[in-house]
Amino acid sequence: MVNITEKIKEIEDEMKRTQKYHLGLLKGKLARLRAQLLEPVGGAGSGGGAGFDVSKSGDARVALVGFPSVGKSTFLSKITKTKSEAAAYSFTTLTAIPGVLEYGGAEIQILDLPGIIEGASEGKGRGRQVISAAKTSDLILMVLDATKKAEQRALLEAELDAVGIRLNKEPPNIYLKAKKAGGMKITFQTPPKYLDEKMIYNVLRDYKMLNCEVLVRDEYATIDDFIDVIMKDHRKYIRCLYVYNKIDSVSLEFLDQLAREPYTAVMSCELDLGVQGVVDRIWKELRLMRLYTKRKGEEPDFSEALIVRRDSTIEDACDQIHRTLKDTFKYAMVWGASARHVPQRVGLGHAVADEDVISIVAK
Ligand SMILES: Nc1nc2c(ncn2[C@@H]2O[C@H](COP(=O)(O)OP(=O)(O)OP(=O)(O)O)[C@@H](O)[C@H]2O)c(=O)[nH]1
Ligand SMILES: [K+]
Ligand SMILES: [Mg+2]
Repeated sequence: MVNITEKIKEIEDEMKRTQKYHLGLLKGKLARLRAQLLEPVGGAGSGGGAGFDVSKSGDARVALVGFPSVGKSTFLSKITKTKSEAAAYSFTTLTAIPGVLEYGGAEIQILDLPGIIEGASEGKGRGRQVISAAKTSDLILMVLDATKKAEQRALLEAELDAVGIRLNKEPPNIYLKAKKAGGMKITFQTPPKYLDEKMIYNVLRDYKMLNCEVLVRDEYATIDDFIDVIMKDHRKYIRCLYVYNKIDSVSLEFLDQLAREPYTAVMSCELDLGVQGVVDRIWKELRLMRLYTKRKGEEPDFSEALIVRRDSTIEDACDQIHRTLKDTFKYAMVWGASARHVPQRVGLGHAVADEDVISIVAK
């Protein structure tokens, strides 16, 4: 383990004094070593890649990631029925503590995690375990202390980036296919701004991918994007909401500035300011919808929601209820934001909206 860490350090040092083509190559090597570092290794004290032993439950999982004492546990205790110990000293939380956030009939698992520090991705503290847990989540809630320096955010992002977590990013629009023969075929759909054939060629050769087809569809793609495509089995694209806590202790001007940053929310758990707003944002960022079902002649059941992904249709809702339901489907009645008039009679292709009430009529 030490060896890989040393190799990573060597490459990072070399990168600081290197030119474009060679830089791409070094980045490729670095990505490979970092993936090795995360491979589970047997034996005591190795750290490995395993997370905490908490099974997933509910409709989605949100991981609270942040430096020590930013207020992660305080937040969990506020929004769920679970009490997670909070205190003024670092590393109060030593393991993963799950809680359930009930949100209009949806159940969201919130995972309170130990604080992480710089070097977490290389195994400092419980960093590796925390990051593994974060990797299993549908949304990372990065909890930040509004009274601390702005660098805290970039430091945490770098730790997550080093283990292949990409925040608020789509997978690069680059096609790569390994072939048995025929050499390398590299094509650009539009003239690239940050890439050229030689850079890609160098990295592919280093990965011993001598026969393959590459099509770069995005003119802004970088060599980092290309490496992400090669390493796609080790990459995870996760949405992230940055939440600045302790706003009770900063100036209004600064607060205003923080609140304007993208993917950002602000709160004070202590004064109970903005907490509900953060909960609403969590729901929004998860990109899910709640549908309530109604039987003919009865009131809809709002205590339990059917959870579907954003952009779902009546067909997706049927599949969620029962896999053979659509075979007997005749039509559906819809009340809510997606209905042109209430109720509207619709077919399987109708796009539903959050909080719609639906009634399925079978043949
Ligand atoms: N001023 C202020 N203090 C807060 C706020 N929220 C939490 N705290 C305090 O911050 C300290 C740390 O809170 P915790 O909830 O233990 O923080 P944590 O992020 O879970 O910490 P670790 O588990 O050690 O990583 C406690 O003393 C809290 O009372 C807030 O909104 N404002
Ligand atoms: K603490
Ligand atoms: Mg804690």
